[in-house]
Amino acid sequence: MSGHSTPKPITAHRSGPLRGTAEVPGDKSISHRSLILGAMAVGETRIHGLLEGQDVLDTARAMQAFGAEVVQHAPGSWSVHGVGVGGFREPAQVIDCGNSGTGVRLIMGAMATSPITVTFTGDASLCKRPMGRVTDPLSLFGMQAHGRKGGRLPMTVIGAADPVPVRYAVPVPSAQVKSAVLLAGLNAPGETVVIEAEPTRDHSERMLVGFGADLQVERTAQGNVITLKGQPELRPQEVSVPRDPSSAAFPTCAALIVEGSEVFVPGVSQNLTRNGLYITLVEMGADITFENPREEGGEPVADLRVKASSLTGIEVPPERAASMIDEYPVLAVVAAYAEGRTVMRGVKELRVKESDRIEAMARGLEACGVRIEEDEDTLIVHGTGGRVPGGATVAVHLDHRIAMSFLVLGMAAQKPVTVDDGDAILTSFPIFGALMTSLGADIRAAE
Ligand SMILES: O=C(O)C1=C[C@@H](OP(=O)(O)O)[C@@H](O)[C@H](O)C1
Ligand SMILES: C=C(OP(=O)(O)O)C(=O)O
Repeated sequence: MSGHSTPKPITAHRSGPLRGTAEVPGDKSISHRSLILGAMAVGETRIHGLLEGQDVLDTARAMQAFGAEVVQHAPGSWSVHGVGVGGFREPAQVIDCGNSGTGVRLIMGAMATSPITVTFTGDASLCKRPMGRVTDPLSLFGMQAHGRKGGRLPMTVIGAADPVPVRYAVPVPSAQVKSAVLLAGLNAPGETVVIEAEPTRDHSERMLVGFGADLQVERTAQGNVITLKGQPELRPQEVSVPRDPSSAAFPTCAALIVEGSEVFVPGVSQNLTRNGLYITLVEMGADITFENPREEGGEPVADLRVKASSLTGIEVPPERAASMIDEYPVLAVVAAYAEGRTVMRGVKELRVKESDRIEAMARGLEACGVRIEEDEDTLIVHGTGGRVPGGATVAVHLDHRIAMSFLVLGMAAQKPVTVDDGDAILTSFPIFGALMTSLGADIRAAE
């Protein structure tokens, strides 16, 4: 839901060794998709381990407004009684996607080829983010969008009454754009084709196949060519949502920088479209062992044993960016504790997330006594070799990952670090505070 009441500042104090097991909640990307695909299937989808963060709860409420029956049976255990592809009813109210880019962009795709009119809005962060990247390809299906200047929310979308299939090369590496086009293609006759030059997270493709869609992925010199046959009847599924590797990044990185720590992080995705951070950390010298590799909820996972480590800065290969796009803020924190420079290039997408994450990390790190360099597409962090001064209050800009990153930084800094809005964390990782405290982190409401 849009906006939250008075911001609650939280302070992280220098913490003792972190010890124990970090069971992080369900994957946010897969949680959104299981609700949306569940709503587009015929019959009852069961979801286990759904992330109950505000972003996903907003998508659940939206699916209900489109006519699906969405019920929580127990914590994490949900059912969605779907209305079938093309069966969405016109919501009577504005659809408020809160803070969630994934929510609004995927739902726009899902309704774009149904003859209904929908007005979307979100919080102050989401209303600044570009929607043209989805409305451009969706208009090729026959959809119309009328938003604020620059293609911003609030925006009214008129779904195509007579959709045509589309062939679209995604111009930015974005799983949200790819997914919006695929979801729209579900209710268009014939074949919709999406071409992505750089591979991005592939949960939509995997899950569409799981729900019974006819979808093929061909790997070519131009990139992945994804072909979807329109107007299938989607079969309801039993979905087990694996844990979120983007959430697992926080206890993992905290354990690496807090002296004497040893933390066990079970069930971390090893999906090649999501595991870039973990590869990068190992390259920096992180002591992480990957135990018990297996499949969970259709995703390759492993249990991570993470020990505090002396780290060295590296150049992160730009082609790895998509597989760790949400992890750059916390990587920048780890880099601040490493020896030498960590260079992150090819990261301009960070400027259009919940905040401008290059700007937010740069200003926050400087305030905490860390030297950085930045340009439009780059962030360079000069490591301190383990001694980060801290002692600042950092602006979160309604961005959960900025909030969690600076709390992790504060756990090992010389002086406490405060983030000005702890509630931002509720969008993706509502148990962050309780979980980190259980491992021994000293984080509390600011005085
Ligand atoms: O498809 C998804 O579930 C997501 C895609 C990514 O966004 P982009 O598509 O904008 O890169 C990512 O940052 C976001 O947290 C989740
Ligand atoms: C970018 C993110 O999410 P979204 O785009 O869904 O708001 C994120 O969770 O880091």
